[in-house]
Amino acid sequence: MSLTSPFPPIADYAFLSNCHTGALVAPDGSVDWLCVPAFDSPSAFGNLLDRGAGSFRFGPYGINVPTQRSYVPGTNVLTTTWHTPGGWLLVHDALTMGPRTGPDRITPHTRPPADDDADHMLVRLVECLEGSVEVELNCEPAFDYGRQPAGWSLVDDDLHAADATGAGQQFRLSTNMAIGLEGSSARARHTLAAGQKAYCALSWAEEFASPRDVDDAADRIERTVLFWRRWLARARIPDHPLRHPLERSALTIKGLTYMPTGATVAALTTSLPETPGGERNWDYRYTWMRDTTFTLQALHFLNLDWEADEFMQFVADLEPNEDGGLQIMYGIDGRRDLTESTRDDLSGYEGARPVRIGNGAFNQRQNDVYGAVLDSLLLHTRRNQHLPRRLWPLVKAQAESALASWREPDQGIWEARGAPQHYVSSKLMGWVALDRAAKLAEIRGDLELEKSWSAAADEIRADILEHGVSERGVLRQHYDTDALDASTLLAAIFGFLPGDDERMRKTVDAIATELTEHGFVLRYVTGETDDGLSGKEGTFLICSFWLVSAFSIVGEGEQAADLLERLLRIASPLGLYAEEFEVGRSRHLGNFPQAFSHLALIEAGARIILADRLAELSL
Ligand SMILES: OC[C@H]1O[C@H](O[C@H]2O[C@H](CO)[C@@H](O)[C@H](O)[C@H]2O)[C@H](O)[C@@H](O)[C@@H]1O
Repeated sequence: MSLTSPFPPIADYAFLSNCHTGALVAPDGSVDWLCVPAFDSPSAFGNLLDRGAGSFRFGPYGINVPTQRSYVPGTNVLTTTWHTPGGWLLVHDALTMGPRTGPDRITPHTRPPADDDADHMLVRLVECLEGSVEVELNCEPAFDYGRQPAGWSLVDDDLHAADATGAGQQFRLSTNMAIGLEGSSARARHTLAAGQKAYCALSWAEEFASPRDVDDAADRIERTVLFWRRWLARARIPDHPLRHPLERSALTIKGLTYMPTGATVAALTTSLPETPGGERNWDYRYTWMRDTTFTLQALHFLNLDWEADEFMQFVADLEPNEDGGLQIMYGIDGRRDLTESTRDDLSGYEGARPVRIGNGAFNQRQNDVYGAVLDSLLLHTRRNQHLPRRLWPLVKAQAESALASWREPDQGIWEARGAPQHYVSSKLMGWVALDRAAKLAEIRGDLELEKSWSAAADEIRADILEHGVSERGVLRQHYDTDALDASTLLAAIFGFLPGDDERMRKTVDAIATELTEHGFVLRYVTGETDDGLSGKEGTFLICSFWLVSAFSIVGEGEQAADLLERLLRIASPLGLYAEEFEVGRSRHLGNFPQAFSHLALIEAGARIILADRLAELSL
């Protein structure tokens, strides 16, 4: 925590998940962000956005800086070690997984349901390792984004269980320590001697199934450790120095996946600022077609294909627009209306306002969306060597939407809130849409469609090469500007231009030299590009990872490896990434953790590993 700000740096938070919702734990042991029961529910612990909007601390009394924090290897379970004047303490925090009790998932015709599902519970277990340590619990929920302080009552006059209610929600806190209720908080203090343990559990399940005792709490954490390890064991991650960051990224994006539908949220949070103290604050707790399909592509690299099944069915089941096309984003349950509002009663993270709930981009036109979905469908089909019949209508609908839209201007991949433009990256994703659709038609044996979609892809390609390349031979941001845009790196990543094409090489070179700050990539130059917003943003992490991939594709292996190494060095202490990185102050900005950054890390890492393997073979 800085001397001037009561808010911990964004990158100092630890991320917990139960694949329904997630929590952020500050270094001092305070849960500062938790929305229940789902990622997009109102927060009950919202200290992240206002220091009075709810927190839940569990840790040593009077000490706020831990000795070490790490994840239990291969999991999203956090371990914190504390050294206090009296002794050593170890804390485990987990959003626990338990046996499946609820109904089957929303898309039951896919793979068999996993054994475990969310317990809807936060379990915190502390063990005194040496000496004796006084432990403190302070649970102070404030429901509905801080608007409604909790009302507490003991359960059956038992000092070990209390219920908190407010705004139609209810928590049950249970612990082996004696609870005292003080206003809107439940508190406890207890001194542990070496070898002794204490726990607390906060449940929001429909039927509270609190741990019976400390051993039961420990078992739940152990079960959660196994859940994550079993999941990760299905990945194929080569033995390589990049293995650890790849695993952390895979665990993070799995942790951002909503288990009932397979949809991912773009990030856990809303309104962590992209410009410190500024207005670039967005709610990312929704499912963007682009973000989720890019995520699935990254998981393909790690052999985690089956993750795609549920999401494809989720997409196939979505209610289309009036014109038959998809919205660019939906709620994690498939709902269409994500109307944006602001919460002016919240201070915002370090005063960055407004705090937004909902996202006004939901009804924007962004023509890249069809390419993202179809590329993912093709990858999935090739891996499974089969295109499920039920997904063919989805292919046709996406291809038709791409055909109908590619000539139109749009808001682009960056969702600019200014005038629509003919963005090159939108057009090239239109090419991806028709190119992939043609290949899918071929697999299905529909040669007529294959021919007409291929011809359309050729037409889009010709249009981009005629209007989307500047005089110096570089891909431009949109047809009416020579400004650079990092999203044109997608031309290399999606194979629109091969790595040895002069235009691709020049584009990569121009972005690397003119659109970077100390080597990290800006998505565009704010000011030069009117995105309808004020303030300068940081370098965009997905774009920096894209540059790693693009360097690798155009044969600049050394530059790729150097940049990736630098990107790995700026990861948070727990290996996580927000959306942006401010080079000058060396800090993460924007929502956290952000799927975009992690999925692009996986893709970049996978390319570097492949290049290393090929180099070994040719030695
Ligand atoms: O820059 C303005 C826009 O910023 C957000 O969009 C960004 O996040 C999305 C989710 O990760 C991503 O899909 C998009 O490419 C990014 O530009 C915000 O959600 C928008 O409302 C806002 O207009």
